[in-house]
Order: sequence, then C-alpha cells, then structure tokens
Amino acid sequence: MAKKEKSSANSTDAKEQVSWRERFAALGNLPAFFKLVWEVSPGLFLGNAALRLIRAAIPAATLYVGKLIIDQVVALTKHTDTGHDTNYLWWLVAAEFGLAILSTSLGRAVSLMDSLLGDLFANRISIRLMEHAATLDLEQFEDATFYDKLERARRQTSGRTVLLSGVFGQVQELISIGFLAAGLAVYNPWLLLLILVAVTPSFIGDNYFNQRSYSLSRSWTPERRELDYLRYVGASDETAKEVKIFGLSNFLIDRFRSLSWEYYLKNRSLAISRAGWGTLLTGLGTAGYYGAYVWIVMRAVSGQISLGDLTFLAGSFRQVRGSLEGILLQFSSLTQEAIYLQDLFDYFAIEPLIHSPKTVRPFPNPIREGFVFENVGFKYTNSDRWALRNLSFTLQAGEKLALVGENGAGKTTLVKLLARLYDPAEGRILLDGYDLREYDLMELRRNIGVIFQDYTRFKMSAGINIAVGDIDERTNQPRIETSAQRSLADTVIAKLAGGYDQQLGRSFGKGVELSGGEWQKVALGRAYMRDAQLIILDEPTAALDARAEYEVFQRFGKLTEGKSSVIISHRFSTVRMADRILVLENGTLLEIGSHYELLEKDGRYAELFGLQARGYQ
Ligand SMILES: Nc1ncnc2c1ncn2[C@@H]1O[C@H](COP(=O)(O)OP(=O)(O)OP(=O)(O)O)[C@@H](O)[C@H]1O
Repeated sequence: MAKKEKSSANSTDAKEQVSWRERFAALGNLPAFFKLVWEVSPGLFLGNAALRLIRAAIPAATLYVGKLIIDQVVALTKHTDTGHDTNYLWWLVAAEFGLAILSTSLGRAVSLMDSLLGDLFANRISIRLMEHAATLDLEQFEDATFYDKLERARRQTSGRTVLLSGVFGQVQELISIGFLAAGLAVYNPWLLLLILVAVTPSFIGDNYFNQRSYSLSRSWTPERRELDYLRYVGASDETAKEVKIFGLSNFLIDRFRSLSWEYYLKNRSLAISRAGWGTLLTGLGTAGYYGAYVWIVMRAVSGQISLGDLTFLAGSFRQVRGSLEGILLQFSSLTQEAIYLQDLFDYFAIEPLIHSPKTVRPFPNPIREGFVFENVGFKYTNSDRWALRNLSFTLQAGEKLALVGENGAGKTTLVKLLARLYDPAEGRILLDGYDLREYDLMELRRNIGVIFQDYTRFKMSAGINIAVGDIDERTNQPRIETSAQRSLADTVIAKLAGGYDQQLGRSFGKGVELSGGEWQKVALGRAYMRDAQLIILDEPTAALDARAEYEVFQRFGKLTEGKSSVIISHRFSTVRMADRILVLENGTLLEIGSHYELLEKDGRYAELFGLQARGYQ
C-alpha cells in the first residue's frame, strides 16, 4: 500500500497537471478514507448512511402523491355531484405533508451527523498527523518539500468531511434518480437519454476547471506557506520587538501584498472563465430540458396523458436532470477531493530513515568503553559541504569532554550524530564496540540528555518546562524541584507568583516572560530530570551572568561525577574544567588533549585561549 502511494505521489509531484486517469486513480483513496471515518465513529457512520437511504426515496414518492392529488382534484371537479371521494384526497394531502416533514427532519439529522462526524474526523487526523510527525527524522523536517507536503496534509484536517457528505449525497441522489427514472421510463425511455445529453457539457466543463484550480492551488503551496509565515512574522509577540525596532512592517506588508495579489489575479482569471463557461454550458442543459417539457405539454394538450401525469413527468424530469447534474458535478469535485486525499496519504507514507533495527542489542548500563568515532563524515542534505569529515576520537566512559571551535566548525552536528538525530554518511560511531545503529533508538535517546543552544521555550508551566527532560516524571514534584535546584532554576521560580505552576511566555492567559538567562536556567533543569548516562550541554551558559555560570559548572562537575558529559562552549573558563578538549576546525579534528597538554602544544587552542585571556587583562 505504502509503495503504491509513494509511486503515485511521485507522479503528481513531477507535474502539476492532473490527468483523467489520475483523477480516477485517486478514487482508489476512498476506501482508506472511509476506513478512517469508520474508525472515528461506526455508529455515526452507519446512522448517516441509513438516514440518507430513506431520504433518497422521498422525492419520487412526493411527486407521485402530487400526481395522485391532481388527478383526484380533476376527477372531483369533473363530477361535482360525487363528493364521496374527498376523504381520499385529504389522505393524499396528509401523506404529502408527512413526506415533507420527514424530508426536512431527515435532512437536519443528516447534517447534524455530518458535522459531528466532521469534528471527530478533524481531531483524529490532527492526532495522526502529530503521531506521524513524531516518527520522522529531523532531516525530513529541515527539507522544504517535506514542509510543502506537511502543509498540504495539514489542510486536510478540516473540511475533509465535505468528501464524506459528498459521497453519501451521491449515493442518495443515485437512488432517488433510480426511482424517478423508473417513472420516466414508463412513459418514454428517450426522455432519459435526452437528459444525459443535456447535462454532459456542463459536466465536462466543470471537471476541466476543477482540475485547473487544483493544479493552481498545488503549485502555489510554497508561496502559500510564505504568506502564512509573513502573516506570522508581521503580527506575533515573538517578532514584535524586532519588527518595531527595525521598522520592518512595511517591508513585510509589501511582500505579503505583492504575493497575495499575484495569487488573487491567477485565481480571479480562473474563476471568471469558470463562471463564463459554466453559464454557457448549463444554458445548453436548460435548452434540452425545455425541449422535452414542450413535448410533454403537447401530449397533455392532445389528451394522451392526464394532468396528474403532466405534473409528475415534468417534476420527475426536472428532478432527474437536477440530480444527474448534481451527481456529475459532485463526481468531479469528488475526484478533486480524492486527489487532495492523496496529499494526506502521501504524508502518512513518508517513512523515517533513522529507526531501530529489527533485533536490538541490549543497551549497556553502565557504559564501559564509551563512544568511538571512526572516520565519521556527515553532510546536510541541502548542502554540498561536509559539516564533519574524517573525524576519529573516543569519548571514554565517565569522561568530561569539551568541544571547541569557531562558529560553524561542526560542534552541534557532532552532538546530533551522537544522539542519532542524523546518521553518519561516512564511517561509524561505536558504543561499547558496537555501531549505534544496532541499539534501540528510544533507549539510546533515553540514555542521552541533550540541552541544545536553541532549546525550546515551551509556552507551558515552569514545572513542565523542566519536566520535559523526562516527561513521564512530570507529576514527580520532588524530582522537578531537585532538578531546578541543581540548575539554579529554583531561584527563578521562587520569584514567580504561580511558582512551578506559573505559565511561562505571554501567549496564554497570565503567562510571564523570563529573561534569556532565566530561561536558560529553567532549560538546564531538563538535563537533571533525566537519569542519563551521557549529558550534553550545547552552550548552556551563554546567557548566564558570570557568578551563575561559575556556580552552574561547579555543580555540574559534582552532579555528573561518574557520568560522561560533553560541553560545547566558547568560554575558556568553562572549557578548561573538562578532562579533555577537542578542537574542531571546518568539520575536522585539529587537536585533542587536556587543557595543559594543549597549552603546551601551543597550537590553535593555546592561541584562542591566549586571545580570550588577553581580553580580560
Ligand atoms: N540543518 C542544517 N542544514 C544544513 N546545514 C547545516 C544545518 N545545520 C548546520 N549546518 C551547517 O553545518 C555546519 C556546522 O554547523 P554546526 O551547527 O555543527 O556548527 P557549530 O560548530 O555548532 O557552530 P556554532 O558555534 O555557531 O554553534 C555549518 O556550516 C552550518 O552552516
């Protein structure tokens, strides 16, 4: 299944035009779609189908009762002396009234079920979207075409029940037509053929325009994302500061205006030609209908059919034409919806490249030998440059290693490889003698605690912001508080009115904003939440004041005794506390050794250390 979806995804990616064959092929997504809807609520699904079936019989029944009423009225007016049959007439009128009431009540019930099912379905798809996102690789998130797919899939979360009511509506209409057509065929089967011919032009026209509008919307996905982004940057608490200071609003608005105007113009020309052609082609259908109407009227005038027959035929004819037109139009929008569904399934079909092997090696506890980098090389997908190359070194068990190097040297990349956020393109990383890829991915990550320099400031409570280090322990308040003490976050939280329950960030309710250093102390608490064997801090103290930094590292040294740790820092006062220091330059290892060894060597480390030391003199 996944394979099939992938191949069709490629074919639609390759070109924006969608052929008839692809439209029909897209209908193959319907069973999977119905399965999703069924899973949401079997009861609502079945109820909806049953009510629609009953409703399908009502138009034909109403028309037939109408014919009986007219025939009865005519009979009564011809024989004024026979008043005995008025009872029957009133029964007929009551029946028609009953049918009308039934029809509207069923209609309401159906739309109620549609909307309930729609809400449940939207929630379910959103959850599946998040569940699937959690399985994907970091690299996939950094890819623009992936984002386009994600964006198109996200748009499926709402409004996809249009498809549901569309298909149910189609079946309902088809059954209605069956009843009505049977009536028409009794009088003259040619009438049916005439109807088919009359509706075909508008059907073809509509299909053509649906396809063009899908192609336009699909080919504009990146621009639509950019529009969303501009709207966000132009009106968000996170950007307001810089937008004001640098006076960016006109720049952003101009970009938004020109891009949205371009899209509007393309849409407008499509909408205008659609309206023009639509009017012309439906006109043809109307002419066909009135041709047949004239024929029926002439037969009534010449006395070949009764007045009741005339109303029944004219009514059936009008309804069949309307329903058929509806079905054919729905069909084209149905295939369009099915193509949109393809986007959703394409997204679900994306498979992560980084995963656990089928049989996993037990994770060492404790780690005995450590991590060994063997000729490791790595290149980001969208880059021709090697971010790391020919990297060989050992991070011994229990060792404190510092990474030093200029901006862009590859320090963060090295850390991401350790946590298997990426896999090396060349060479391998061993843990206690075996490739990292042989261990269970989740277990590896559980044993590594990383605080990145661009850690996330969750717009949630202060307690949760620490607990994310080990989210299963979020109700373990003593553990959260101990972690906060270790990272100095406790002094920050003590000043908050709501303490650990205080909402952070200004997005929701009475949230408060923290300073950069305060946020960093909170984020640092995450490292202590987790009982990891390797702790990695990527510039963890860049925003801390000198006293806090000193204290953090005093504690860090003690608290991670016996554990391995990696610290990335540009401050040599921090770096010199490590057992060994690894100096990276342009993705390759330049020097490795203790502070004193490297000073003695008088290489790059000694040079950088000297530069910083002189700055303080
Ligand atoms: N997601 C990415 N996609 C493409 N290239 C990337 C990505 N992340 C980093 N790079 C590139 O890889 C190289 C190494 O980046 P890395 O973040 O490892 O550097 P760093 O040593 O941690 O730098 P800094 O001291 O500035 O944090 C840089 O040239 C950077 O431009």
